Amino acid sequence: MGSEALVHVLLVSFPGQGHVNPLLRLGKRLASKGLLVTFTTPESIGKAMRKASNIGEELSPVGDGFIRFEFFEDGWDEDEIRRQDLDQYLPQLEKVGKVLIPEMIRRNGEQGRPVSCLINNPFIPWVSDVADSLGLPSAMLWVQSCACFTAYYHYYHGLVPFPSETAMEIDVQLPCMPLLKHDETPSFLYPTTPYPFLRRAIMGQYKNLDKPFCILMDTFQELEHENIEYMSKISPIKTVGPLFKNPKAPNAAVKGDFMKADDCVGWLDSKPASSVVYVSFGSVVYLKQDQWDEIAFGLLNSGVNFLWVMKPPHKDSGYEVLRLPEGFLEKAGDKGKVVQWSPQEQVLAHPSVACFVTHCGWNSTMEALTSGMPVVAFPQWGDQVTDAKYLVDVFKVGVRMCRGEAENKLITRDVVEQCLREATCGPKAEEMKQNAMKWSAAAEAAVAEGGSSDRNIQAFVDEVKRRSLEVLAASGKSAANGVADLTDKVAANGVAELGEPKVNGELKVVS
Ligand SMILES: O=c1c(-c2ccc(O)cc2)coc2cc(O[C@@H]3O[C@H](CO)[C@@H](O)[C@H](O)[C@H]3O)cc(O)c12
Ligand SMILES: O=c1ccn([C@@H]2O[C@H](COP(=O)(O)OP(=O)(O)O)[C@@H](O)[C@H]2O)c(=O)[nH]1
Repeated sequence: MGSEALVHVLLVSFPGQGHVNPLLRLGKRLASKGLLVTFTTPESIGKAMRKASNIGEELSPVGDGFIRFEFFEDGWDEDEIRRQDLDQYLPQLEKVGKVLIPEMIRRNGEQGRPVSCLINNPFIPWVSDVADSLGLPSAMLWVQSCACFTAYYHYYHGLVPFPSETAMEIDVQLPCMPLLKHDETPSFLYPTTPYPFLRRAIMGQYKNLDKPFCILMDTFQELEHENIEYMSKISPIKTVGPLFKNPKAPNAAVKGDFMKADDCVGWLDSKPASSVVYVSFGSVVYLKQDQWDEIAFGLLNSGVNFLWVMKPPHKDSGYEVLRLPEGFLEKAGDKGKVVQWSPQEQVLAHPSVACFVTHCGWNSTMEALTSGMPVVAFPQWGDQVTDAKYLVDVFKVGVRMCRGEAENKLITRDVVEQCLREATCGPKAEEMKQNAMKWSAAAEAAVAEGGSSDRNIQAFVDEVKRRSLEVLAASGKSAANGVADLTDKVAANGVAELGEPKVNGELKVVS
């Protein structure tokens, strides 16, 4: 079947690694079920993605469908430092996106690929407004846990008290959740958070929550059972995780890394089974130099093999460039490897890796659980502190190394060493490994044909197909005319055109 005949969905992503990864994985899953998927995010990130990965102008086959990329200019110069300030960058993205996304949709229609549905991730909730204005359905991919979704929901609607200026240290009881200590609630909600712009970004999504017809989640039924059941009664949520597994197209090469991963697998191959500690704090967390030094000495003193990701900070981020202690690499010798970026999925799946020291970002959390990998939890902020609580106390696959940035406490080398020992040898380590293997099996079953996440994604694909017929029927015309009709609606809704549309080159199928 040619790609023209397929139902076409447009995925619009916020330009962060922890957002692109799950949305792109969703795209591959939808494509594997027979949809044509176009993935878009700002060109500043498109450039990085093209450089780091093998994505280009081509249409890539994935399972029964295809995925392709188109990027849009955010309207700022390449080296504009305001991109680092979300309070400025998010309104800019909204301003240009509300013009360029409808143009992209129109252009695709003209090229024989009318778009039937838009899907976004949080921080760019205006995508649903664009869909509404064009008479198209939209869905949202929530990229954190269902527990955090519940917490933000109750905060937004003022349903339970959260820590406030007058009562900073209160515990929070949310339905179907363990009691959260004040510092286990998503930290963007603390009155003292240094990232109030991230609270505003998330609240912006909640303000628009009634627009998407479906809220997809990168979690699975068996993992957050009660929570999912509770929130399903309130919101149209569908669990489709773990998204990084795609049994129908396990080898789809399309990846969205912003940085080329260093080769780690050869080094891991040379190490004995379950002997390596993998240390990574994701794409946005940066630690301070004194904390970095303590981790370095903790790793050395514990005598474990380690693979440590030390990503360079963005040049405009204002973060100091971290250094390793004098003579560190020499002392570590062949026991240690330090890289700038790792192929994390492969690392977590490698038999030499014993445990994962993680900042507990939700993607890392899902990847660890699905890979059967015990963790040492080193959360800093946002949902990470809640994820850490779940990893340690609910999923029982983790040892806690710290409580979060708000505690402002230096975790000493002795604590690091002790946690590493606990997670790599002895009865606690064994118990955690067994639990992790149990979650891994449950995750595999959820995405296998007929599993809970597979059924949900199939139902979603069927719904998108059904709605695509409705969109066409509403326009009462053929697909191409339907798109012309949509263009009229854009004009009627007062969305201005920004210059000449950039026409993509001919698409060719590669296999
Ligand atoms: O990329 C960003 C930016 C950003 C700033 C400037 C700019 O020009 C572009 C982007 C800001 O906050 C973030 C926050 C994030 O939290 C992470 O978000 C994940 C998904 O919500 C969670 O799972 C993780 O736990 C959490 O650490 C992840 C990110 O990727 C970002
Ligand atoms: O060296 C690294 C570090 C991270 N990641 C990936 O980057 C994403 C980070 O997302 P997460 O939610 O864990 O954290 P964030 O970066 O958003 O804080 C995950 O998919 C990781 O697999 C990676 O591929 N290599």
